[in-house]
Amino acid sequence: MIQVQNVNHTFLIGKKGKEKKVPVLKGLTFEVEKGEVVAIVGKSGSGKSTLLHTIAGFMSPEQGSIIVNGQETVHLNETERAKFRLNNFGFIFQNFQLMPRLTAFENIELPLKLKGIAAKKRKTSVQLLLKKVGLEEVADHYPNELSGGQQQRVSIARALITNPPILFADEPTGSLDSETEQDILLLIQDLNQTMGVTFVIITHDEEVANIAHRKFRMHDGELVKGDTSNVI
Ligand SMILES: Nc1ncnc2c1ncn2[C@@H]1O[C@H](COP(=O)(O)OP(=O)(O)OP(=O)(O)O)[C@@H](O)[C@H]1O
Repeated sequence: MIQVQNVNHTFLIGKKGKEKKVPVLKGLTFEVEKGEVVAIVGKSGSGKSTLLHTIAGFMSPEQGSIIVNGQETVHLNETERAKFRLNNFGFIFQNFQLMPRLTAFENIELPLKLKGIAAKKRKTSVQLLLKKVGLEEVADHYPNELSGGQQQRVSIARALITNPPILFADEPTGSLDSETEQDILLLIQDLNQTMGVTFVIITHDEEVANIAHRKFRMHDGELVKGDTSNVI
């Protein structure tokens, strides 16, 4: 489903004329299968976010190939990449990134509105997903009227409402207490098993990584060999 082949990226850091080259991704090669939960783990600064940004098409790597669903993505232009993202990827972030002036229902509905889906169809889809993530009771609440765990459920539902085959989660439980973290991890596993969504989770939290079928450990821009383990 995702094939990353020999991906390299170097950032130029510092003042113009005195820039320093900092290699951040060094010859990364790995695959993610359809229906897998994969965790990319590693210390702060190891290159996890940069890797996610390249796979998700927010930036192009200097070298290498990234094939998603059979489509080479690194040479797409900005507009093509945005369209590709819309059709293939959903995103969950540590700080939820919900629209504060929209209710839970409206936050989840928004991507469908942007896609021009009719109101009746939107309502049916949102209600189904609200039920799936256990938020029916709080559909009319605004984000500041929801707990952290509920907010993350809204953001997961919003990410899934357009049925993307791949969901990227960047430290999805980073703002949550450990009990709520467990709830969200169970939800991710359930969505993977019942809806077949492929998850790529970026985390430095081993508890989170332990729900993955395979872990890829990054160190200093490289994948540590021999450290992909089948947990489930
Ligand atoms: N836009 C950028 N310009 C220059 N350097 C960058 C840029 N983005 C990241 N870096 C550098 O690349 C390296 C890897 O950063 P990255 O954010 O990918 O690591 P990370 O593993 O995700 O860290 P964290 O867990 O703290 O988010 C760091 O040294 C960082 O300073």
